[in-house]
Amino acid sequence: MVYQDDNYPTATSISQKSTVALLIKPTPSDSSKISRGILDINSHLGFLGRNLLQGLPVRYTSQDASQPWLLFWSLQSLSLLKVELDDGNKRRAAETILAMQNPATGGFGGGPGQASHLLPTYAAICTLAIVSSPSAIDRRLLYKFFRSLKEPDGSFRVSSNGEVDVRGVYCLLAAAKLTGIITEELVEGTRKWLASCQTFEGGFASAAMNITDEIAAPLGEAHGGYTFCALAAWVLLEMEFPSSSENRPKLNLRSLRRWLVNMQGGEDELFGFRGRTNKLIDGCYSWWVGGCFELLDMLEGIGGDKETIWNPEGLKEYILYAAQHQAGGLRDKPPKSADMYHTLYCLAGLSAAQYVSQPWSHSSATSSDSESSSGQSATSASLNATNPLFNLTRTHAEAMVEFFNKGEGSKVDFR
Ligand SMILES: CC(C)=CCC/C(C)=C/CC/C(C)=C/COP(=O)(O)OP(=O)(O)O
Ligand SMILES: [Zn+2]
Repeated sequence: MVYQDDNYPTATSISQKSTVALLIKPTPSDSSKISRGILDINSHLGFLGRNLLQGLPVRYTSQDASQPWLLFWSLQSLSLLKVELDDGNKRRAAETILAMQNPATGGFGGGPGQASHLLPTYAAICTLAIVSSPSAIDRRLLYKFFRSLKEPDGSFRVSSNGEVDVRGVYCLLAAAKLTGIITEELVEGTRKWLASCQTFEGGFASAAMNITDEIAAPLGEAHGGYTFCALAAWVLLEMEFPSSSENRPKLNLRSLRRWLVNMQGGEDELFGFRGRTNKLIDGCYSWWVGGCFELLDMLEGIGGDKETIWNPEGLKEYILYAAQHQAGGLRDKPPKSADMYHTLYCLAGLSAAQYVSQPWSHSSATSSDSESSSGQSATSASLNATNPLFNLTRTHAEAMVEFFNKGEGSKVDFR
């Protein structure tokens, strides 16, 4: 299952001994689920419940500016585990999030009264998709916020006077698509800017800098987090506004594919993903890098017999043996503790690995979104499938897109 391209040397073979070698090896007397490589659903539900659900609205002092993220990480983790909130908790979550849309500037802040910012805006919109409460979003104001952040080169600042990077561009495009306010005017020039963030390695850097009016170059090092954002943003644009022009900007898909597969695996035969060349495997890249392969499939057209160029079975092993924490939740690597961020992105990567042979647009895969049962534990080790563009389950993503593009919600004039 090794991807080979004879025209390129291997970029990532200079390896260092990974601390993942500290992985607790299963012993015959240890019969815990984790030592047998089984997803310990109940202990993860316990972790999510202990960490968040008993404490809504969120008041984590050190993460005061990440309140929409804490809700998104935990509620999307539950969705992947096939658990849905009851109606009362859905309402509480929706009210908590809606109080974070800034009435003056239009975006969502990291908490009520905090400055509008693209990253919590994405997390807030996704959370509202999960709790099925799209209608109270002020889309006219949201569009105004997005417009106010646009730069002449097609990029966007993350907040008023904030930095420019591909995370912000992805968050804006995902939120605009989900709420039905993505327009050609809004994204003019964005494709070109994204293409100029691809580095010589094949992955994407955080941003690009203008050298002349015509030439831009990547700013910094290729990284899995930025690569996911740039690629998902690119696919969103390609799907929304397919362009046929000969001189449209292009990505180097061959070097991207090569870089992605080279992010998998370590010297110690563990097949998690790292985020950049010569760095350590970390559970969260299970999604940031592992989630990119389905995006590539979307871009290249899904052929029924497409060869899988990465190792989903190896990724499953890494997540189940190394990233699951005995006390519940998932993590970067042993001996670290679990947190909400790693819990979601490990579960999302596990979902991507489970559905690798069922690309998202195949009709057969839609039936894999199982019925959720309010407040009850999921009983199967197979997770819900997650939409590669948004990291929402297919049902949640489709319901919101449908609401704003075809249903009642589409009637608002947001311009
Ligand atoms: C939508 C959204 C907000 C996406 C976030 C994407 C993401 C994970 C970006 C990471 C950026 C980065 C340079 C991390 C390096 O951390 P490090 O040096 O601690 O880790 P490393 O050694 O693994 O590179
Ligand atoms: Zn991580």
